[in-house]
Amino acid sequence: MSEKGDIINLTLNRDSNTFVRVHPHGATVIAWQWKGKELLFVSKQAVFDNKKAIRGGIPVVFPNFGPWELGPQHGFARTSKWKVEKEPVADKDGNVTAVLSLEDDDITRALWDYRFKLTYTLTLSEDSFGMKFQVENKDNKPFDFTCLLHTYFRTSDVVKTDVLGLGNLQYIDKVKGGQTFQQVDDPIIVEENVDRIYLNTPNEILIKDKEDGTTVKLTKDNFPEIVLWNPWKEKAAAMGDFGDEEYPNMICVEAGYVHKPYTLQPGSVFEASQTLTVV
Ligand SMILES: O=P(O)(O)OC[C@H]1O[C@H](O)[C@H](O)[C@@H](O)[C@@H]1O
Repeated sequence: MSEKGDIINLTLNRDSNTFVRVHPHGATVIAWQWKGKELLFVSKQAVFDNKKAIRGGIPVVFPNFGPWELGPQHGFARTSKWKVEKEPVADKDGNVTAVLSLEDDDITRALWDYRFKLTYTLTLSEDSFGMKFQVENKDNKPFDFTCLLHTYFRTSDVVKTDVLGLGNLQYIDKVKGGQTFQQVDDPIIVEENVDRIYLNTPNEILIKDKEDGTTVKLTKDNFPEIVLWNPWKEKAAAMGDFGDEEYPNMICVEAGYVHKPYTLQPGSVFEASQTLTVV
């Protein structure tokens, strides 16, 4: 257990070298250490004040990806205090599972007037880390939402990192005013400010750090899009909670349901998942 802000983090311990740490502020995963190696990026300038979204790890985006007319960018889930529904428990093979949840309250209803429950199930295995994200409509009317797991992967050097699996796909380029392009190169190597939404993506993407030889496979289900983001030098410098020189050490590969809103009927549950595996 460790403390950042006034909230105690939750730790899923497979052993002393392989663990996941979760901050209840936003249910933000702030560390995934695999055999002593940290695989996620958290900025040295990240703010842990239980108000601001944590810059790095895996923030949960809900009920809106991007600028939102009803509330903060990327919604309120990443800045709400989640409940620990089930403390970490190991099964007979040593795989550890914990469950966090978030339900509507006065603050969320003031922005977005629906009754809902989010359930976030995290499972750490020897070489993989799985996240199951569920949205339950507890209201008597349907609601629309978008959602995404905003994963910040740590890289030795982003220009020596391959992202494989997005070739031949269409993407919306947010840096170029939202125009749609066709991806040609596969692997993609990010060498500038990139902010793209890849459409109809396959359920397996590889992030290959060629400098240190680590490859992480992202597998997903019911998250049709992948957002690829690196702020690069100028945008990094403009962010108060991101170190000026840190942008080569991260790449965001974000699995989401963001291109079109999902409409969830009363009493229904939406479910999507991603698993990160060291291969
Ligand atoms: O600064 P934040 O609100 O955390 O957003 C960080 C980034 O998230 C996503 O990757 C979006 O596509 C970007 O447009 C945005 O800049």
